[in-house]
Formats: sequence, C-alpha cells, structure tokens
Amino acid sequence: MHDTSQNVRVRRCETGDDVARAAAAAFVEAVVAAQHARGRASVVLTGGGTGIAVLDAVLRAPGGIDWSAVDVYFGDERYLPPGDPERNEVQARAALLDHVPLDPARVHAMPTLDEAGAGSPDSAARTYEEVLAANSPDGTTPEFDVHLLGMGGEGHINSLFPHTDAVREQDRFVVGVEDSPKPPAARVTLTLPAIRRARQVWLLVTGAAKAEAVAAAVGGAAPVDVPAAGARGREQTVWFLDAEAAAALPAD
Ligand SMILES: O=C(O)[C@H](O)[C@@H](O)[C@H](O)[C@H](O)COP(=O)(O)O
Repeated sequence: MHDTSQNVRVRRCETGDDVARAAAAAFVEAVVAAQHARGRASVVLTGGGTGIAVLDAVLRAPGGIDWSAVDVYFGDERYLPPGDPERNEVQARAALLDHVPLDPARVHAMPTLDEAGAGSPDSAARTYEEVLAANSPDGTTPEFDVHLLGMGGEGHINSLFPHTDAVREQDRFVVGVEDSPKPPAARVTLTLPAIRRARQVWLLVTGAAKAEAVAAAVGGAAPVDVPAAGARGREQTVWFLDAEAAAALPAD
C-alpha cells in the first residue's frame, strides 16, 4: 500500500553542499528537540557520498547536541571485514563519530564479516534485530527520531534494491542480502518496516542521475519498483534535493 496522504515535504536546495548544510542543520535541530522532549535521541545513519557529507557538515556545526545522549544505528552495511574503508560505519566514524564524545556503548554498528569466515549476512541481520529489540520499548525497534537515507539512481535506499526479496520484506526489521546488484553482493539492511518506525525519514539526494527516480518516488511509484517510494516517516518524510535531483519534479 502506498499512502500519499502522509506528511511528505520536498526541500529544494541549489547545490550538493547546500543539501549537506540544510540536512545537517535540520539534523542538529531534531536531535536537540528529541533530547529536550525525551532525554535522548536515536538516529539511523546512511552511507553514500551525500549521507557522509551531511555527517561532515554536522561535525562543523554541531549546535547544542549532547553527544552522550545519542544512540547511533545504521540503515545498512556492506558485509565486509571490520576496518574496510567501504563500510558505512568506517566512513561515518571518519566523518563524525570518532570526533565527538559519543558513548561507545550507544554506537550500534552492524555485525560484520567474521575474520574467521564464520557467519553470514543473514546471521548478522538476526543479531542486529536482537540489538534493535534490546533497545526498544516493546521488543521491536528503538523509536528512531531520524532515519537518514541516500538513494541510488534506480531508487534503492539502504540495501533495498528494486524487485528483491529485501524490498518486499513485510515482517522482519533487518535482513541479509547475498546478491546485491551493486557491489559488494553481501550486505545487511534495515527493511521498509524498520524505516517506517522512524519519526522522521529524510532522503538526501543530489545529481541529475537521480532525477527520474526522485520524480517517480515522490509521485507515488510502487516501492517494489522504486524502493524510495516506500520510505515514510511516522511523523514526516523530507526530501532534501539539489537542483539537478529535483529537475523532473513538477514546479510546485
Ligand atoms: O551501500 C551503497 O552502495 C551506498 O551507500 C549506496 O546505497 C548509496 O547510499 C546510494 O547509492 C546513494 O549514494 P550517493 O549519495 O553517493 O549518491
């Protein structure tokens, strides 16, 4: 089902740098507001150039965030060895996490490829589901305040690619992927039901190569065709777009 009545906003920026700065400022505001309201904030980070640029911009202008009361989760991960520079966690640490006084126990990285070769994306996904449940008020997932998402040119978000079992998943909150069309093949990803647990879902998208998928997703495509179309926040969904990514949207 694709409910277009939910609160969806499009935030048009000029350049990719403007997207990063606007999303970073909104991120700081949302984290501070969550901490004021509930004493803590739970955020889900994403990889990709735009997602990491936002973290870099947060580091440069962190406002009044109390880093000791932030819980960090990841939307997906490339199932690679622990320090691999292609891992989203490694990139997020380099951009932001290693430079602010987070409580290390509150940074919830996805399990990774075991050095001994044991495990699998599926077992890692099941372990991460347990982590989410353990930090949940009701045995499901934490109440994520903000879930950041990048988007690929064909509309993928996290490691949810078009026409895959992962994007069709309706029950589990985390699944393993063995055959990602974008390398590496092995990944672990939050599913659409997990994304939809977030109060705010923000899609950070830049570049002309994304324009058609943006227009399809905002226009109400089926999530199995354009996964980003299924990414909805409980309170709000915001598209942060540069001019090129917004080019195929109607002018209003
Ligand atoms: O896991 C991956 O292969 C990437 O992280 C990928 O999912 C990325 O987030 C999007 O393709 C958007 O990337 P850009 O923001 O760099 O366009």
